[in-house]
Parts: sequence; C-alpha cells; structure tokens
Amino acid sequence: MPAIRVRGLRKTYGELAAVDGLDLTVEDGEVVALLGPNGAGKTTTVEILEGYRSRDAGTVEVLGFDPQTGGRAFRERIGIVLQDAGFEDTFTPRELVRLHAGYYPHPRPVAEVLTLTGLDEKADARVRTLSGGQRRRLDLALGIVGGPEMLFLDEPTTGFDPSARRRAWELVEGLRALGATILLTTHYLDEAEHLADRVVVIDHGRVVAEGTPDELAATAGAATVISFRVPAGRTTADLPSLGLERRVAGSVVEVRTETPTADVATLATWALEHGEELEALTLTRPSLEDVYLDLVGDEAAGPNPAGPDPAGPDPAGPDPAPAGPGPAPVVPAPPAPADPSVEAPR
Ligand SMILES: Nc1ncnc2c1ncn2[C@@H]1O[C@H](COP(=O)(O)OP(=O)(O)OP(=O)(O)O)[C@@H](O)[C@H]1O
Repeated sequence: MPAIRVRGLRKTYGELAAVDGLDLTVEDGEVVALLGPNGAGKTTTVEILEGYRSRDAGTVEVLGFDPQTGGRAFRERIGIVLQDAGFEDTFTPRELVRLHAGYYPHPRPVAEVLTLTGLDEKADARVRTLSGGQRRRLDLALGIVGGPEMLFLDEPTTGFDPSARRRAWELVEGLRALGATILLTTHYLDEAEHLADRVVVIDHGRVVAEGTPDELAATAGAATVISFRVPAGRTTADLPSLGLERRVAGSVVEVRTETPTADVATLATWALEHGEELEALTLTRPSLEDVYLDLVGDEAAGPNPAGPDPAGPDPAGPDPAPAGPGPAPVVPAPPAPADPSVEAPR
C-alpha cells in the first residue's frame, strides 16, 4: 500500500481552484519533493494531506487514513513542519520539544531531538530571542519528535544558513534511512535534487510533470550542452554539423543537443581525423533547474504570481489562515532574449 494516494483532489476558494484535479502517489519509504511557482497549490495540497484543510472533491489516503477523519490515531503517526507554525514566545525550545513529545506514544528523546536539529546552544533560551533560522530548526524539531512514519516538510530550510541547511539535509537523510516516508515542498531546486527520490512539479493546482530529476530531463527535452574551444588555426566553418543550436563566444563553441552521444562521437572523430586536440571539452547535462524553468517558464520568475487573491480569504471554519506570501522563489530569471550570436543549426 502506498503511503500517500491522492486522486482527483480539488480545493477551491471562491472562483479560484487552488488545487484542480491533482493525482499523487508516494510509496512507502519514498522521499518526494513538490516543486512549483508561488501559488501553485503546494501548501494547500500538503495541508489537506495533513488533515489541516478540508477538500472539496477527490479521494485522499495517508497511511491508510482519510486525514479529515483520521483523528488522533492518524496524527500520532505523522510529523508536520508547517511554513509558519508560530510559537508561544515565552517558552524555550527544550520546553516546547518536551511538551510536543508528550503528545506521542513513542517520542524520540528530547535531548536527541535538540542535538539533531542543532538547537543545543539555544535549548534554554526564550523562543522570542531566536533568529528566524533557529525558529525554523525548532519547527523541524517539533516535526520529528514524535518519531513519525510520514513526515511533511513545507519549505523546511527557508531562512537557514548554508551549514544549517546541510545539517537539515543530513537529518532528512537520517530519517529516510530509518524508513520514514517524506513529502517536502521547496523552492530550492538543489534541495529537491539532493534529497528527493522523485520530484513532482505542480502548476495551477495540477501535476505538470513527475519523475526522478533524470527522467524529467529526458521527458522535458531540456538539451545537453557540449562546449569546446575551436582549435587554433581553425574556424567554426571547419567543424562538422552538430546539435540543435550553436553559440560562439570568442573561440568557445557551445552546442545544444538532444543527441549528445552521437554528437560527441562526430566531434571526436573529426578532431582525431584532423589531428586536433579539443581543448576545454565539456558535456553539461541539463540541471533540474533547466527542466523546471522549461516547465513553468516565466511564472517562476514573476513578481508574485500568487498575487492578491480575487477570491479573498476562505470563510470556511477549521482551515487555518492563508499562509503568507512566502519567500521569493530562488529560481533565477528565465534566459535572456535570444543572443545575437546564436546560430541556426547547420
Ligand atoms: N485560505 C485561503 N483563502 C483563499 N485563498 C487561498 C487560501 N489559501 C491559499 N489560497 C490561494 O490558493 C492558491 C494556492 O496557494 P498555496 O499556498 O497552496 O500555494 P503554494 O504553491 O504553496 O505557494 P508558495 O510557493 O507561495 O508557498 C494561491 O492562489 C493562494 O492565494
């Protein structure tokens, strides 16, 4: 039985379909990253899976429970790191972790959780004196203290310094090694690439692509780039026909190709036949970032596509207030307009 099975999930706010017929399966023990631009519906989906929001349509099973009706038996088996949990400022991390440990039948030791999340030094400081990144670590500590089988991480490392991020990654890897299933949302593509077995890209409340980063690269058709220096005394006119598109910058040639093996063979054969050495020859595979930008394009770099919500806040009862606009996406702007030095394929 998969850990998560979602079919035809829908959640609307007035006219806006925040989640619009979403299907998702997460196998037991799998780490899956949800990616997508601001407002794509990631948090709404995750909060429905956690039992924090109601749904309008679709079936949802998490560890065999319907999160809406799973109650305590369900909540004891999951761990949650929300985007913006909000703490009682006058408590200390040690007190809060101990308090939360009391909610679970088989919690992890409090001291271990504080160490794992790098909070030893701040364990007895008032929460109001913690930095943003330290509060986020506390979120993480509260998410794992119950020893969850299924962990939901909503942008778990936003605001972390690089070493805290590495540490959080190690923590997630450790939890995975213990057999936990993990669903995380992130805007850091390197985080998804590093942690996730599988990536699911969401846009406008639907899944637009899913697979391992390698599979995504293959299906999205993002091209590999072959780069090399034109041998001294030669010009680009001497080169064999290669790839889809060429860029020339000084003596460096970059060729975009969807058939890298054949093109490298053609290029190497040409060089050997002419007794040339191809200096600075490199092959760059498309990164998850290239693939992501191919899929969601400009939206990922817009000012705030989630924008003001025409539907206004959800008047419905138990759902929490909408999450804040969230941090700016870390994906860079899409490529600049066509470079005049780009040549048509020959
Ligand atoms: N309680 C709410 N009431 C009204 N609209 C909401 C509510 N919660 C979310 N929305 C809207 O639903 C859409 C999806 O929001 P959601 O927070 O799920 O996106 P997200 O993919 O998590 O975005 P981000 O990357 O910015 O966190 C957005 O347009 C948002 O404004």
